[in-house]
Amino acid sequence: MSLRFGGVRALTDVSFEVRRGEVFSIIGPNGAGKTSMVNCISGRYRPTEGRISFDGQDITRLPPSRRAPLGIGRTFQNLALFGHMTVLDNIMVGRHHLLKSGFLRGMVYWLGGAQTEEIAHRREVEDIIDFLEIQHIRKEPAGTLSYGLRKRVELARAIALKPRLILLDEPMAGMNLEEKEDMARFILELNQEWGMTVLMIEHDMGVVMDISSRVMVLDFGKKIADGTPDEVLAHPQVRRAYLGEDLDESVEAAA
Ligand SMILES: Nc1ncnc2c1ncn2[C@@H]1O[C@H](COP(=O)(O)OP(=O)(O)OP(=O)(O)O)[C@@H](O)[C@H]1O
Repeated sequence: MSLRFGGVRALTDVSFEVRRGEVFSIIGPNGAGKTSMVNCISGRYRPTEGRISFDGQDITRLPPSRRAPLGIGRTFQNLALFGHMTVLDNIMVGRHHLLKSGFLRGMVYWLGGAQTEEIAHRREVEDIIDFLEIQHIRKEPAGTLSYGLRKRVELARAIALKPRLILLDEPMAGMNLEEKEDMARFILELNQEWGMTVLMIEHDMGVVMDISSRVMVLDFGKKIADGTPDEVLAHPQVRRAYLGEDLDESVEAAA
């Protein structure tokens, strides 16, 4: 696909495929087009040219609200939580559209289906809270939490939608080493145990190379390489155009 903003070519003829069950990362320098690509996939931007399909269905023209129910979830580079609401309520917001019972039906059937549904709903939210180890902050307003914890709550809200494909925009940004290790572990578990396909943008090369099945490299809106972490690391254009000497240092530092 290609994406232009007036005279700015954010993406030019980029073609790639994310396979079911993999952790696929997009890397590249600032302004390379990574977030634009994720915005095209989530439906926030519409490509100027090209096509996006998900699970065999052409979704290029679908609005974001119709992509989420298909199973595409996302987190944002800049956090998008409701700061005054508790952690629990922020996660419940994520689940809301999954509830089948509307308000009136809920009133009528409160002692029947809706209540059973609500109980199952709460149980699933509790599973997510346990999984992300945020039990101790469930009643705290999200706005009072550390940055690392807010990132974790945002992930909780995104997975509460039960996506089959989750788009993570810089999930480790602004985190300390311990928080990054925790986040990497959560992403791997989401992928391996919860069966979610992950598409991630991340600047931390150590983490990217460690947990990705495949990596695509963008530079000035064009794809310059894709492949396994080893293939990408060995690619001369990647080394030259993007990573330079820092590559060895950051990968060694992460090892
Ligand atoms: N809404 C927009 N309007 C105009 N130009 C935009 C818009 N969004 C992105 N761009 C431009 O498109 C290009 C790619 O930006 P994008 O944010 O996708 O890069 P990125 O690789 O995600 O960068 P970073 O690592 O800094 O987040 C940049 O030149 C950017 O200025």
